[in-house]
Amino acid sequence: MTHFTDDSIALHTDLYQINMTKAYWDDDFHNRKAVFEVFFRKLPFGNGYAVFAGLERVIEFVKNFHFSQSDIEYLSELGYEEEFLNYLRDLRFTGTIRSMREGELAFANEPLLRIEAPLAQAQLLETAILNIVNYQTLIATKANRIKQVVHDEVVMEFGTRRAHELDAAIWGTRAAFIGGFDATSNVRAGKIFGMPVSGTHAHSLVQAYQDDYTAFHKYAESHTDCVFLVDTYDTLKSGVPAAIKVAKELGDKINFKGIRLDSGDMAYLSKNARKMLDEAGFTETKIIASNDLDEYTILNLKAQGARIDVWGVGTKLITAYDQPALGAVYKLASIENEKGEMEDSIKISSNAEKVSTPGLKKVYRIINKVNHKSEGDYITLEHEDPQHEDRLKMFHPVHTYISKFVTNFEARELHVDVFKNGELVYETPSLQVMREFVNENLELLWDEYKRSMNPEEYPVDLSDECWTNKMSLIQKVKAEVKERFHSGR
Ligand SMILES: Nc1ncnc2c1ncn2[C@@H]1O[C@H](COP(=O)(O)OP(=O)(O)OP(=O)(O)O)[C@@H](O)[C@H]1O
Ligand SMILES: O=P(O)(O)OC[C@H]1O[C@H](OP(=O)(O)OP(=O)(O)O)[C@H](O)[C@@H]1O
Ligand SMILES: O=C(O)c1cccnc1
Repeated sequence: MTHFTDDSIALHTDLYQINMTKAYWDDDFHNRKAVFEVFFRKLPFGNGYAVFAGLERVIEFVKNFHFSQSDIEYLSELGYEEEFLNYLRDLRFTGTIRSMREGELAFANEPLLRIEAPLAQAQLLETAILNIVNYQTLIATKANRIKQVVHDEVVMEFGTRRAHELDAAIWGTRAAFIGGFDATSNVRAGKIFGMPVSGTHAHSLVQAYQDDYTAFHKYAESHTDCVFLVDTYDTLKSGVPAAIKVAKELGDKINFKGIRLDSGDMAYLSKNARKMLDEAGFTETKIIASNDLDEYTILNLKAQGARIDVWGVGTKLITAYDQPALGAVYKLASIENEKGEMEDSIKISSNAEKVSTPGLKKVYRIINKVNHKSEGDYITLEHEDPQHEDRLKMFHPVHTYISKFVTNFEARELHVDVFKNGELVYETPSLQVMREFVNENLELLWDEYKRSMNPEEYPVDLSDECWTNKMSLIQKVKAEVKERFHSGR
């Protein structure tokens, strides 16, 4: 068996993308202009919004998109002919991408990214773009749900050991930081992304020294800012007293930052540990909790009056435990016909909510200038400009009788230019800016859309023109299918 070095990631795609590309190329169809959009149909975790993430890695992927020599050799082994491989060898992205910025709040059925490119190029990017955006957006959203419960307390990402392999740990913790987490235990993520790293110690330290006191003392001799894990043998009878003893003996030298609880009844244990720490004079020492936490357990612990100051969350965040996938899709919205004109394209479904919206589109957030709250998102065709209208009719795209008129608004476009004719024109902001952007965006939302349970459905509406275009295309396609059926074609 030949082993190829992994010197490009262009083959990080499904085989069918290459097979479709081959068919387009054989037919000289591959350079037809095409527009694809990325969107999801259902918000994850029953949340009222998603936090968009992943653009930085999409940019890296698209910028470096090419088939290396070993990729070409491998494809040759799979049986693709030389002339087609020569075409792939020279292929680079020459198209245009517009996208939401990372940290933008996204809703169902609105374009997160828009890819305009020669058909074959756009097709070959689908799998990787979905792979990146689905995962990072999912984790950023889960992280934000947890952050909403934690509020101003610190929440640390502990998930690497339980993540689905190396990449998921790294890009997941980055997404968690965008969603509102404060630090990660993953040192490589700290190095790559400049994220704050932070950590305590494991049970193995205490097991290795065989008792709490010796372990904490040894640790404290070589560290300041100590956090001691107190639950290895008995939290209240051994762990907490040993931590207090070491802190008293070594005083300011160790800066006794906290204790960590990792098992047992964390409401009961945290209240009692707090009392013991306070009585010993360590009123500033924090209590950190970890062990299968998520937004539900944290909320419940808070309701029980648990005295926890810092939360460590791993497995349930990094694996998106309660909903392991976001279902964003990549759909063709428009394609060039043989006359060189763009023709809108639609994917029909018997479920009205699943019918795609055709055409080259833009998406705006309609912000009420009086109360500075969002009235909803508004999808238009490319040439429309709602900013210059005095009054907008916003209506539900399926239940059209649900409608309202909006005046005195700002229409904020949600997409920015990322690539223009193959050229990268977007500068990725820092992760800190992305985190702040999430909070600025949340300010625009009424609380009804933000609650973690049964939130109200945020409006994502189509402009009149966009809706009419969709309806007429549905009629046209249906008529054509009927005609073809009757004529036996
Ligand atoms: N007071 C509490 N109220 C609700 N949930 C709690 C409370 N205390 C702990 N939990 C959660 O209950 C679960 C208990 O986990 P588990 O059954 O593994 O017990 P454990 O005490 O952690 O034992 P182990 O030593 O095996 O980890 C964890 O998810 C933890 O976060
Ligand atoms: O529970 P999570 O949300 O996934 O958080 C990460 C977990 O990883 C560690 O446990 P582990 O048993 O792997 O090692 P340790 O307790 O010995 O450090 C840590 O103590 C947490 O319990
Ligand atoms: O630093 C910690 O306490 C930590 C790190 C990873 C996993 N669990 C805990």
